[in-house]
Amino acid sequence: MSAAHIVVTDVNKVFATPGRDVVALKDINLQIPRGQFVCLLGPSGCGKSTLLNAVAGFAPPSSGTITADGQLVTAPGPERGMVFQEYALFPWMTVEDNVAFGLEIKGQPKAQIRATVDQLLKMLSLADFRHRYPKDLSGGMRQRVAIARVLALDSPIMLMDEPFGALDALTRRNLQDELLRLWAELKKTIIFVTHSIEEAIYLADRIVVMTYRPGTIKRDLLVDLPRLRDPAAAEFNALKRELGQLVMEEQQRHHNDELRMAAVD
Ligand SMILES: Nc1ncnc2c1ncn2[C@@H]1O[C@H](COP(=O)(O)OP(=O)(O)OP(=O)(O)O)[C@@H](O)[C@H]1O
Repeated sequence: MSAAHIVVTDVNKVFATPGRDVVALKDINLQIPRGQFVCLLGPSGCGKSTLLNAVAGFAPPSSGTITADGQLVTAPGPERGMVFQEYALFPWMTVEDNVAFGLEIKGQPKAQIRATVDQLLKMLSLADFRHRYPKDLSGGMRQRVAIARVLALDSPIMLMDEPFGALDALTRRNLQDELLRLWAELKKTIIFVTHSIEEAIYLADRIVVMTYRPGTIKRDLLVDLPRLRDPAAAEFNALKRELGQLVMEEQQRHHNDELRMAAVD
């Protein structure tokens, strides 16, 4: 068994679409150690979500294998919690019921559920909002509930697909800091999808930059800056420039592809 927590081996994913096959992932190999915070970075369409969904077990690869905790991934599993950009909360349930939901499905005793929910609501500054419904919360609050709900299941792996993409800058920074605090405390392995270079540098131990069609790994680098990171610091900006160049090349390829497609239409 590999020592890595998540192992992606020779993964390819092809979507058959009318007129042409889209190679969303090509020859992806990744070994993610336990507790590492990895950001998948790249412009729209480079396969970040496809890779995350494959690790989540929602959409298996066309070829290749993925293991998590040493087990072959063939379907979603309790060791992999997923947080989406759209909060995916149950609108008819209160905050506390949303957080408790997964534990009730697991059949945990009521007192134990209550204790876990209380602890998580406190941890995520939601205790005063426990009886509210999602529609009565701000976007940032809703995303806190979504994170609390995944943490309730105590999955060692958290998969996050642009979770803060819809939030304003200040709320986003607050939640990034909150996530870093939780990660340091709970020692989860995190794969976090973003197209924000700054977000990736602010959060990650490691940034995997992907290419646009076919989705391959363009650069895989470790971010060796102390936390909490200062986006105004020289090292931060040097890395931002370097990654900006890489992402821009892929954005350009995306743009050229769109122009080509428009010409065909
Ligand atoms: N179900 C599907 N059918 C056909 N093509 C798909 C499907 N899902 C994704 N694709 C294509 O696969 C490629 C990768 O898509 P994916 O959503 O993984 O990219 P992404 O990097 O996550 O982009 P975004 O940030 O826009 O979500 C894109 O070119 C996309 O059009």
